[in-house]
Order: sequence, then C-alpha cells, then structure tokens
Amino acid sequence: MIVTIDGVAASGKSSVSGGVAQALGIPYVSSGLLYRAATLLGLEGGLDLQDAPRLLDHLRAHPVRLEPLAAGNRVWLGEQEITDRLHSTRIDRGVSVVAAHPAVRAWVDEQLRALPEPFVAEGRDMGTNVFPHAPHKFYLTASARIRAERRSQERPENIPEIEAALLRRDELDRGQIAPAPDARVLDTGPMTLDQVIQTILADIRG
Ligand SMILES: Nc1ncnc2c1ncn2[C@@H]1O[C@H](COP(=O)(O)OP(=O)(O)OP(=O)(O)O)[C@@H](O)[C@H]1O
Ligand SMILES: Nc1ccn([C@H]2C[C@H](O)[C@@H](COP(=O)(O)O)O2)c(=O)n1
Repeated sequence: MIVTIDGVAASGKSSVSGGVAQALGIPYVSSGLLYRAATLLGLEGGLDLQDAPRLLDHLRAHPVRLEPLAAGNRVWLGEQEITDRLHSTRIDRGVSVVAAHPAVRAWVDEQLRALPEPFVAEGRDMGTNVFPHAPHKFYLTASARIRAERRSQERPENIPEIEAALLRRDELDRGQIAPAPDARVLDTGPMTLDQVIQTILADIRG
C-alpha cells in the first residue's frame, strides 16, 4: 500500500507524513530530500545548477541514498550522512532550479519506484506522477503567512522574509504542485498537526 501526501512548501508534509507513517507502523519517504541532496552536491561541486547534463554526471559519480524510516528520513552520500545539511536557506534558493530538470526528476523517480511497499510518500508529484495508482492520496495547503509563521520557529529569518521566499518557491515549483484529481485536499491553516494526522488516518481506515 502507498499513501501519497503532496502539497506546497512548508505545508506540513514531512511532519504529517511522519505522524501518519508512525501510526500505521510503516516508513515514510521524503522525495524533497533527494532534490535537496542533488542541490547540495551541485553547490558543493561548484556546478552551475542550470547545467543539467553536468549535474547528472556528478550525481551518478557520487551515489546518494535515501533511507526511509517512520521516525525520519536519512540521506547518505556514500558512508557519510548529509541529512542535517539539506534544510538551509541556500538549498531552498537553489532546489527549484534543480527540480525543474527532467533528467533530475527521472533520477529521483527511479529511486522512489524501487522502494519496497508499504510506505507514505510525500512531495509535490507523488499522487500525480510517481505513484498515480496509490489508493490513498492527500494534498496539503495553508496560506503563505501561516506557513511562514510556522517555519519562523525553525529559521533565523523574520516572517515577511520567509513568506516572500515561500511564495517565490511556490511560483518556481508551480509545474509540480497541482493536486491529483483523486486527492483529498486539506487546508491545514485552521488545524493542529495532530488534527491533520487524525483526519488522514480516519480517511485511510475508512
Ligand atoms: N497543522 C499544523 N499546525 C501547526 N504547525 C504545523 C502544522 N503542520 C506543520 N506544522 C509545522 O510547520 C513547520 C513546517 O512543516 P514541515 O517541515 O512538515 O513542512 P513541509 O511541507 O515538509 O516543508 P518543506 O516543503 O519545506 O519540506 C514545522 O515546524 C511543523 O511542525
Ligand atoms: N516530489 C517533489 C518533491 C520536491 N520537489 C522540489 C520542490 C521543492 O522546492 C524542493 C524541496 O522539497 P521540500 O523539501 O520542500 O518538500 O524539491 C519536487 O519538485 N517534487
């Protein structure tokens, strides 16, 4: 069984997926981490992030592995764990450019489709493109201001700066952020994290 949870940036995908996965006793898969890892490798390799062929060569020469766990995902570059380096303003600024390359998307999708079921998959196009046959699909939204207020607990920037960056990323990611026609859309703005998780679990359990 695959559950897909897509949505806009900072809508709560990782936190909600982790809670749903833990309740179901299965792992969750954060597809965004693979795009973030590709961005980190590109930046640290001194590459032009617009140069998809060179970026792809670099990714093939430096194998990245996603370890999906219910308690949180880990990303490995060979034997070295890089998870803690993937959530920074620098990566946020570059990741949409990297994620727009069809070849990078194919690199990510291949890794995701090779994972053993069951799992909860979160990202932008899990329900539309990567796992269109998933039986349970959800799509999270919230206003940019609410998302910025939530994220301000985790980042040093002020709320208007975070809000502007989120709106910029939504715009750059717009090619990937449509909900699947059969997804249940949840506006998490007026909901607590636990309410979102319980709503999804109730829907899955029918
Ligand atoms: N319904 C909610 N109520 C309150 N806080 C929430 C809710 N959903 C998420 N949060 C908080 O919002 C922040 C962003 O959530 P999270 O990192 O899960 O979003 P995301 O969609 O995975 O982000 P990104 O797109 O950047 O990977 C976290 O601090 C999380 O605890
Ligand atoms: N399925 C996905 C997942 C992620 N992306 C891109 C778009 C995001 O800006 C970036 C980081 O994802 P996040 O950690 O914010 O979920 O990766 C995508 O295009 N498709």
